[in-house]
Formats: sequence, structure tokens, C-alpha cells
Amino acid sequence: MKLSFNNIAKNFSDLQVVEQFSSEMQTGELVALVGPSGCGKSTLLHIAAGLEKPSGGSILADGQPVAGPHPERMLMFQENALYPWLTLVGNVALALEFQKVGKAQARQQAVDWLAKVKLQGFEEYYPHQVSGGMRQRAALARAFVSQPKVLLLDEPFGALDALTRMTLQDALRDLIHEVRPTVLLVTHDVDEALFLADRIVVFSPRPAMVLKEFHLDRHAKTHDLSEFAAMRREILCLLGIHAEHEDVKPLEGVEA
Ligand SMILES: Nc1ncnc2c1ncn2[C@@H]1O[C@H](COP(=O)(O)OP(=O)(O)OP(=O)(O)O)[C@@H](O)[C@H]1O
Repeated sequence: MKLSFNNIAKNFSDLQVVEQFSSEMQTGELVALVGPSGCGKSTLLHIAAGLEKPSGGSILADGQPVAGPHPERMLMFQENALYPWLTLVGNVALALEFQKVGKAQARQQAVDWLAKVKLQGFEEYYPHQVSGGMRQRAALARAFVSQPKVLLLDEPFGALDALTRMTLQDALRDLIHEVRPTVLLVTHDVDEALFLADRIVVFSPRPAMVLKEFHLDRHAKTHDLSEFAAMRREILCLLGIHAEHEDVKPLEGVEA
């Protein structure tokens, strides 16, 4: 599904959050939105989800105005997105039951998708009985089970430790490869954007304006992002972060 943001502006009372944002996300494209905290990235996701109305401009999904939330445009948050009173399989099946899929069929599909995110054997566990990474795996299964055409990810792995985050990024890549939704990813993690995205949009502080877009080759990327070092440095620089301080320096006396 193609998403078109046409001259989007958004303000909350006197607060101008987004100014003149225009961009087209092609079917199956993964676009990462990065920018300073509070610049309006989540607001753009909410507009795409149909949860917020723009103050100016229009948002189209396959040429049709977005009038409100729709299951084909799925929003996934950072953490605690699962219902604590339902098991993992119950949480995933519920996404289908909302769409009027029969209970038995919903459950079978939920079991299948939990297996795809390596949670077989944990179907009957409650969210508090599994780790944060496992909860986010289940949340991924729930986001993908109804095979959405657009996936809106708001810092999906922001609460996880670095190692768990990387395994979840791999899982997300596999699911995207299978379902091929159009994805808008809000992240503070530049490496996550470099690993997952086809395109990275870097925003200014509020009101959000596009500072620069980066196009990445779609090929089998690994977590070794050394080939993107120059791009990483430029993005960090645009965000006002001194990249040279970020780099790991060899310890004294150790040859680089
Ligand atoms: N419903 C709302 N009512 C009033 N103000 C809001 C609302 N939603 C967001 N804002 C304000 O809009 C600004 C942008 O918020 P938004 O969550 O889009 O930023 P962000 O770039 O996603 O931030 P972060 O990276 O910290 O999550 C903030 O100042 C926020 O307080």
C-alpha cells in the first residue's frame, strides 16, 4: 500500500509540531523517521494510523484519504502493548477476532505466527511470565498475524537491551520479507534505521522539517554496518551528535 503525505502540518493549540511534510512511501518500502525527541515523529505515525487529523494537508493510502484507524494500517508501540490478562496466544488471536475471524481459526493462526517468532512452547504463558524480548516477539506476531498492508512502528524495541534488540531486528526483517508491508519506523537508534531501512528521513527539532533523506541499497545487510559508516556519521552530525565521540576507541597500548 502506498502512503502519501501531502504538505502535512500539525499543531496542538499553539504548538506547531509539523510543518509542511511531504513524502511518498512506496508499497513494501521501509522508511525510518529519525529526529530529536519531541520533534513530531510519533505525531506523523498517528496521522498515518488515522488517530490524529492533520491541521493542514492530506494523507492518502493508495490514493484514498485516511479517515480513521483501519486494521490494514497497524500501529505497534514500544512496550506493554500486550493485554496482561490474556496468554500470548490469546493476545495474538485477539487481533484476528477483532476482524471477525472465528475463534478456532484465529487460535491456529496465532499459534503459527508465534512459531514464526520462535515462541513455540510459550503459547499459554502470560506476558508477565516471559522476558521483555519475548513480549516484543509476541507483539510482533500480533502485529503481523492479520498481514497488514502498512505497519507503523513507534520505537518498537526501544526498551530492550542492545543484544535482544538486534535479535528482534532480525525477526522483524524476516517477517517483513514474508509479508512485505509498507513500514514507517520511528526510532532513536541510528544503527537500527541503517540496518532495517530502505530510506531514512532525518528531521529538525520541532516543528519537524526534513533536514535530509538517505537512500540505502536494498541488499542483504548484516549488523556489521561499517559500509554505512559515512552515512551514520552524517546522520549523527545532523542530529547534533558528535560521531567521533561515539566511536569505540582502542584501549591505550592496544593496537587498533
Ligand atoms: N495529543 C496531543 N496533545 C497535545 N500535544 C501533543 C499531543 N501529541 C503530541 N503532542 C506534542 O507534540 C510534540 C511532538 O510529540 P511527538 O510524540 O510526535 O514527538 P516525537 O518526535 O515522537 O518524540 P519522541 O522521540 O520523544 O518520542 C510534543 O511536544 C508533544 O508534547
